[in-house]
Amino acid sequence: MMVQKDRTLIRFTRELALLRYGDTAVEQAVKTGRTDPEIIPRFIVIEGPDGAGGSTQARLLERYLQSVGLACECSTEPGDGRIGRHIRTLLQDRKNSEQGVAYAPEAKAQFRAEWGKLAQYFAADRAEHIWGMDGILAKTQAGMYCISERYLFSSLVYQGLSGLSDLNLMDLDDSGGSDGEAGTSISEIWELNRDFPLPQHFFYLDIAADLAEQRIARRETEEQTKREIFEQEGFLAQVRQAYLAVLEHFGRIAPGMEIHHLDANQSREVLQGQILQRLGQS
Ligand SMILES: Nc1ncnc2c1ncn2[C@@H]1O[C@H](COP(=O)(O)OP(=O)(O)O)[C@@H](O)[C@H]1O
Ligand SMILES: Cc1cn([C@H]2C[C@H](O)[C@@H](COP(=O)(O)OP(=O)(O)O)O2)c(=O)[nH]c1=O
Repeated sequence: MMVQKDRTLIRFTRELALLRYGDTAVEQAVKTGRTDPEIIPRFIVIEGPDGAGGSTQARLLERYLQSVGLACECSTEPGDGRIGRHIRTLLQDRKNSEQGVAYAPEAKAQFRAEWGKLAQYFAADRAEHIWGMDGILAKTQAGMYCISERYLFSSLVYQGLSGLSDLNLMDLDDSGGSDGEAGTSISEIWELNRDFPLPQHFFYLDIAADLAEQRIARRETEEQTKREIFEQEGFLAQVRQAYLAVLEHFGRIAPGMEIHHLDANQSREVLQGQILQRLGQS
């Protein structure tokens, strides 16, 4: 299992390094005179491994910006439209919460069947989120601040990483037979996501997998939340490594996007203070 996990991470990092974004940047520069991908002003994205505190900070930031009189709205990916709700069902559908990620057999079968399509689903949900009637583009153009919990960086990380065997679907009987199947390749995921504009600010909340696991476990009992499929300590350790590669990549290709790499192992208040400071709000 460990060898398989290492290989997945190596494949991920290599594929990311091989992305031929440079060629496209040249094409874009010829067409538009710009080398930087499109940036949406006032669009703020918060991400990190599950349990880092992204939802908490997004809500605190929304409340703060509203309290100082700025129009601001928070949204999530996956969203609450039809596709987003379907994705949630795939990630969440569990039999019971006491035994780790224990899927009901029908849910597991459905997850396996739709596994290869997750990256497309997320991209379709994202298109609605950005370009939909009441989407991020319309709102930011009207002067609003928009905070999104997760964006395309999550697709590169989570779908780029996850072969089925990286995930513990291990209440296994298991006749499914597709363990070891790789997820969509990074270059395919990139193709699906390359036309999306980038946020002005990308906050990455960094957290070690064991701490993230502790927070997820606490949330599960205290807030009665359901644990989702990716919320497993072993997988989250890979997620963190993959995020670091993704941050490095975007730091190179998208100088117009402000990337803020913050330590999530601090109190909610301290972290919020750092976010406000980076936004010039303190
Ligand atoms: N800075 C923090 N320190 C300790 N616990 C936190 C912190 N931020 C969030 N939490 C708690 O950790 C759990 C996960 O936080 P949440 O915001 O849901 O994370 P995410 O959206 O990144 O998965 C929640 O129970 C939340 O109350
Ligand atoms: C946006 C996005 C999320 N995800 C995953 C990450 C999360 O495990 C899950 C749901 O996100 P989220 O609700 O943000 O989880 P949490 O609040 O616990 O951090 O969806 C992807 O796999 N790909 C994507 O493109």
